Amino acid sequence: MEKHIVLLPGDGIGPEVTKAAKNVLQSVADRFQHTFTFESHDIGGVAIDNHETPLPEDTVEAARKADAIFLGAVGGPKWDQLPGHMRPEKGLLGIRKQLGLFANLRPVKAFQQLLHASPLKHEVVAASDLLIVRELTGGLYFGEPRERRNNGKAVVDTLAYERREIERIVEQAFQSAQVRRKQLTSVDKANVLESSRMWREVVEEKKEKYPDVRVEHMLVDAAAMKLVTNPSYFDVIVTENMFGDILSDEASVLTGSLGMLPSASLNETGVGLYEPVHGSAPDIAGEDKANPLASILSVAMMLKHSFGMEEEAEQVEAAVQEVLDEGYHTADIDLVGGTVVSGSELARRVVDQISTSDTTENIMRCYV
Ligand SMILES: NC(=O)C1=CN([C@@H]2O[C@H](COP(=O)(O)OP(=O)(O)OC[C@H]3O[C@@H](n4cnc5c(N)ncnc54)[C@H](O)[C@@H]3O)[C@@H](O)[C@H]2O)C=CC1
Ligand SMILES: CC(C)CC(=O)C(=O)O
Ligand SMILES: [Mg+2]
Repeated sequence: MEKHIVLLPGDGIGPEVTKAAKNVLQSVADRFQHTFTFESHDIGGVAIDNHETPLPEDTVEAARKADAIFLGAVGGPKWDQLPGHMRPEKGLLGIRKQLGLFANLRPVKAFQQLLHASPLKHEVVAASDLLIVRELTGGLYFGEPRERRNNGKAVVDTLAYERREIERIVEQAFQSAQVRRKQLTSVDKANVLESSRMWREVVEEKKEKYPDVRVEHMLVDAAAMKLVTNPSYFDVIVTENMFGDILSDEASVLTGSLGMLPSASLNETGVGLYEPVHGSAPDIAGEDKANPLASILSVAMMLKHSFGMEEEAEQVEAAVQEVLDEGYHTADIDLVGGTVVSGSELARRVVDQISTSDTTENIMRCYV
């Protein structure tokens, strides 16, 4: 198959993990006789420096034409003092909005080899296997007005949703639950927020269509607690944009590091942007310490969701598992034993594994 992939490396560790993702994609192409072509574009801080905007028009145009998009991360202290509409993060929000990428799938499952890397008890983490379905193009990150008022003495942000925006993400979550353990937890703050009360109404309406899925509602504060005390309770969590952003970073603790969580952002026509859940990690940028596995596992999601390449995706996941089995990990993984290597060294080992391994046995099938 021939596929054209647009790479948006961005800032901080973004370029480092994007390089790892590209190398893995190339090794998959070589191994399975596909042709993947790549084109890189600026987004975020680097785009501000080069084009005076966090989201240049040609970046959006290229992304629209691509078979899939990979994004590293955006942001950093260099651009923190810019006004809101000029910040690097506005580039990421902008591309999500312009491509209609409303469904953000964030699977969370700890690799067996990393169970002791979590600060949570081994037995708490062991059975966890959940998927956060986060609404990505509405809510507080997009609502208007957002402004300072009264000569800077007041401020407003807006949490707004159209009913149809809630309907489509809830549908997506029910469908995800149907191919997993058929349990959906809708997380909201319906005891306080009007938007959450509409969210609950939509979930109640939609559940009639999916009688095989068990549904419950949970308030976000309680969900945050349960996520670290009893994570195996959850199968699929569906929630609005900001709650999903926060809960997924929290959930990364189950896996041993934020550097382990992949994600897919999909639109209604199936176009996908794939990105690690983490940010640009300015504290380690340029030191070759960044864990590339969140990005490499995002590539596995791209192969599966955008290209329908199940076997290739499984090969990538198997390669990650094999490298971890051999004891290699980056410094963010807090494990006694094993061997700490640089990010590029870890990615090289995954690539070698894909190129040489002839088995996809023992794969952790979790990235649905
Ligand atoms: N998708 C994106 O592009 C996102 C961008 N950001 C931006 O990133 C910048 C930094 O934000 P932070 O709050 O520091 O969040 P962050 O996710 O960049 O980093 C949080 C902590 O996790 C560590 N970390 C993150 N990814 C890692 C990896 N792959 N390997 C090893 N360690 C890793 C970092 O070193 C840091 O200690 C900000 O400008 C923020 O706006 C934040 C989140 C998402
Ligand atoms: C940087 C933000 C725009 C978003 C974020 O933290 C995320 O999508 O995880
Ligand atoms: Mg986030």
